[in-house]
Amino acid sequence: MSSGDKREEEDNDRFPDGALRLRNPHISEMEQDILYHLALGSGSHDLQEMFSDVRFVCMGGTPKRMEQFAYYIMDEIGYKLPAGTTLLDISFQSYRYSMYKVGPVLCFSHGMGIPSVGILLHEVIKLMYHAKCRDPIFFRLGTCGGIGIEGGNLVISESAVDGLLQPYLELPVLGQMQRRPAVLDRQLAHDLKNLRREDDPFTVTVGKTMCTYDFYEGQGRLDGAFCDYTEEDKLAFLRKIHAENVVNMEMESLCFAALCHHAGVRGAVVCVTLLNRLHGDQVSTPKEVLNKWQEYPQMLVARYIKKALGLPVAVPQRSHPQVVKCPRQAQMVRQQSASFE
Ligand SMILES: O=P(O)(O)O[C@@H]1C[C@H](O)[C@@H](CO)O1
Ligand SMILES: O=c1cc[nH]c(=O)[nH]1
Repeated sequence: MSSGDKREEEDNDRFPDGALRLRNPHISEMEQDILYHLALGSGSHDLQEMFSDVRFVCMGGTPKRMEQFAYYIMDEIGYKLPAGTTLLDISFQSYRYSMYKVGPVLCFSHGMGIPSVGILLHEVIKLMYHAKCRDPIFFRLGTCGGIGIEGGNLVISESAVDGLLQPYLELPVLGQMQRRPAVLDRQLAHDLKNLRREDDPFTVTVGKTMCTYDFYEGQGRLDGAFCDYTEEDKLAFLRKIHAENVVNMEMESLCFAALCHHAGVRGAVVCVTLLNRLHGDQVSTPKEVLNKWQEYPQMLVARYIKKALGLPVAVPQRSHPQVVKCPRQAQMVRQQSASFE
């Protein structure tokens, strides 16, 4: 599809003010829509009042990473929590995903793998629709295995493929295989790449991402509980996909790309490599170093958000206060939304 066709399709996916149209006629006919895994609902919460100012949706595997990102982006955009309040996990009652709102930025953990990120994306896309958010941009801030790239460097996905190099998400629906193209926004990928600075401790590569259904055999590792192939078989496969411009492997990009594209949402996947898979399988780098590396995708995405908000892009500062889970969800979100200048 040409970029012109894509733009036309996106225009049909939005109302003139940029709010998302939903490609599901049933939702508007329902009395209320329960976003079960977020512990939110269109009947129980005023989603427009709580979330209509959201412009950026950032997600990654673990609750801790996304909590840290929430505090980091708070510092970066100069967002102030009201006196006496703390950042809350808005979805704490779901015990599934975590969710933090920092002014125009919504942060989620998505767990591991396509089923987990897929359920989250359905509910977040519906949340954007109910809240009438305008032109939201989605980011996945992840970790991955590099192919020919050493640990501690960034990969921005230009597109995603499955373990057979197929560029679409397959899902059996009503007994038929449904295919959705895993397309990512190339302009967004290149804008992000251009935010790398000379003094950054990481390189940034734009390339294809292989998204697998498993971390061990699915990614050709020799160190799972089972393995029926040799090291030579593994290396031959990794070299073959590298020759096809696959530069990393992870477990969510295919679904993220397919659902963002189908919803008409601009999306980017920025992952830090934890190792170079051409050199091994085990993630043996010390935890403190891995934690530092996980901040790299956040640095790039924070720069993008700051630039989009018209803020000067300065050297990032970090602080990690304690998160307190608070039951007064809607009231706190309202207060937090109101305090962003
Ligand atoms: O965002 P994360 O770090 O969870 O992404 C990758 C893919 C899998 O979810 C997980 C495997 O360790 O890491
Ligand atoms: O090798 C890796 C590292 C992180 N995440 C993956 O899916 N694979």
